[in-house]
Amino acid sequence: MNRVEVRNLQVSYGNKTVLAVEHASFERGRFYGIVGPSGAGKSTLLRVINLLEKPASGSLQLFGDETDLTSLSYSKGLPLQRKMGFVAQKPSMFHASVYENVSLGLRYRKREKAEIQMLVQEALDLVELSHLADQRANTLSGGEAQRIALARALVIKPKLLLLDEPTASLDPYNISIFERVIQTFHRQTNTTVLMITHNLPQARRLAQTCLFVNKGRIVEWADTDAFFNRPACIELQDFVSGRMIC
Ligand SMILES: Nc1ncnc2c1ncn2[C@@H]1O[C@H](COP(=O)(O)OP(=O)(O)OP(=O)(O)O)[C@@H](O)[C@H]1O
Repeated sequence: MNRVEVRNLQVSYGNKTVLAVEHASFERGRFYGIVGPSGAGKSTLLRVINLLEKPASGSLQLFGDETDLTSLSYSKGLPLQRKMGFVAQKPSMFHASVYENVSLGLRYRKREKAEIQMLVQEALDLVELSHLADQRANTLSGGEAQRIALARALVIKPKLLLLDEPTASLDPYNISIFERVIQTFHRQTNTTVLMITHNLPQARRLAQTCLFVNKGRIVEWADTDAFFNRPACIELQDFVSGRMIC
């Protein structure tokens, strides 16, 4: 019950299997970094966990009962999806104010107006953008929009936070704010975080455990220090040393 687990996960396009994970288990409250070459299957793994994509086979346990992902209906998936926050590489904003964008998940959950106001204010303070509450979201800079996307994911207090290269297109200033916010949030809550990143120093800074995904498989999994300083498999040695370039 105290973990997120996937079993017998397989995703294929045509006759190409892009993800095959026999078993992966993520502890409550732990911060995981997911790294690997381009096209390895990292985003596919997060999309399947976030129920954005149906695998050919596989089950998910999300701090509770195990669910068969192949037969999951919309109504059974909704309560699971509501335990998760997701931030993608590029923020997609609704044509509305920043406040309305951040409050959307809370309104779906039918929270009281006063509670919504309090939680949105808290989330905007966390990303240091409360002064933009009334601004139209489509007028934000890229860095601001990504911090608002983070506020929108955190405001619902997710049990599982999924981050897919969230700082890939940010400048150093916004990267440092983004990292500080997720670190603070992670420290203050018992949230499990899965973060894909191509920025290896970032994985070292933030993650407690790292996973190396290559050719659709999780090929190595270790505490961050051992992962980078004592990688066991040759592919990971090549990857962390920069010898693996694709
Ligand atoms: N809808 C799709 N149809 C066909 N192939 C797909 C589809 N989605 C993903 N793929 C393929 O699946 C493989 C894994 O993609 P995925 O996006 O998970 O990789 P990734 O490790 O996240 O890569 P990157 O680091 O470049 O984002 C890639 O070869 C990709 O081309």
